[in-house]
Amino acid sequence: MLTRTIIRIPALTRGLATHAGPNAALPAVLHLKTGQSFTGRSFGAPKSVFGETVFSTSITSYTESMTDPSYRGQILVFTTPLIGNYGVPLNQTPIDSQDVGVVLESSGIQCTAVVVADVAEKFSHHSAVESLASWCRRSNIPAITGVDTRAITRLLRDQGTTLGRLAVGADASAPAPEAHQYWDPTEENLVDQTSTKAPYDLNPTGDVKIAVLDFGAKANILRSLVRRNAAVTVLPWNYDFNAVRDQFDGLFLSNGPGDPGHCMEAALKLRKTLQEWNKPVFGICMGHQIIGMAAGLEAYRMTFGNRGHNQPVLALASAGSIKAGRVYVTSQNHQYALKLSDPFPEGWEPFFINCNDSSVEGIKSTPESGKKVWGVQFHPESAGGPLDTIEMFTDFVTECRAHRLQLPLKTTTATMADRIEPVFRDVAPQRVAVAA
Ligand SMILES: NC(=O)CC[C@H](N)C(=O)O
Repeated sequence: MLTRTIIRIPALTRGLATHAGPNAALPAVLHLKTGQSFTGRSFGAPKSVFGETVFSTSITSYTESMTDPSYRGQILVFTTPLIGNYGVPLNQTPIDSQDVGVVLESSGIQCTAVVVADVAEKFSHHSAVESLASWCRRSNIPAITGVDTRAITRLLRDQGTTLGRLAVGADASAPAPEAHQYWDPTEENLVDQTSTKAPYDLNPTGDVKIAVLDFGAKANILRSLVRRNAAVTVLPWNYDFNAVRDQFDGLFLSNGPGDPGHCMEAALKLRKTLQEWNKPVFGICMGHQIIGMAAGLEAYRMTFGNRGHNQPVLALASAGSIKAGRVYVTSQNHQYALKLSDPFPEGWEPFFINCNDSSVEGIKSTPESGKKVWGVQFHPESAGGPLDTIEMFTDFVTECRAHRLQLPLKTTTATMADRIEPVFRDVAPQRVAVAA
């Protein structure tokens, strides 16, 4: 006689209220200003918010993206379906002169809300101390799961970055807001809200002095400078650098949130710096846009921007570790870009171009200009993402050092072993004691 064997498969934990904590049952709806609504479940704070809805194609590093100050004011949609599976680390490092005090990109979540297809409620990682849901709730950030992020992404690609509202709990059953009720974060000067209010120093015993204009700097930018033994002074975004520039060997302009048009004041001050000061200057993302504006280029708003860790850029010129003709895979998070002008402003040349959409990915001073100024739209410090261009930090610090010591700069003859070690240092996890 045949017996029937019943195999009991443990219930899938996806989406079960028992694993997601007290908020799991709350309904949530993502409304877009263009009229579409997506219904799912809340897994974050029980509150509703407005924001600019953007998507990122990054597969990992949700913790770094969410703490990147450039996402301020934005409802961040992850295209990767399963988010949260390695949890969230303790965001604190032992304070020493070579570190900046945090593991992630700033001290807390910067985006306004997160949207995922399927939140992982069980997490596993040696450094994780809590789940994504618990982190969002503790940080008062609303979050939605169980929505079709493919459909949302297609809409955002077609119609462009769109204002949105994440309605949670009782608000989820209210009608969608009227068009005029949506909050547009780009109308505000988000840089002013994010930047340090007062100057501060990192690694003061470093052998080369670099000023950082802070438009909303990611921690890994500061780490990448101090780990190359720079003494870093972080200045507010609108600080009068020209008044103190003689104290520094180089100037760095950071990334930052929102519309670069709000930073025209910084661009005008930088124009004077570039006219009167010959020391190295390096800018990333917002910093690059401000260098471009100071050079006379125009910044424009892209349709949906570039956010992800797989953006290929072609180098059009060689400088330091960068070789013309090579394609580098880069980490990006931006909505604005510099307009390609023909001719380029005198003394400037294109440095990189995006292989997907041909947007300007970098500019540099020409060899004839006698200056050492570079701006890149992508993130060489890449937290997270590929480290193809991380050596641009070594190039910059080396230029600053050579300038200070007035040494002729030698061409890099680094071996592969020389190149691997500093890269590894940048990605090595910080070990911190976690209370049991
Ligand atoms: N990461 C950044 O610095 C972004 C710059 C600017 N806020 C943009 O969206 O283009």
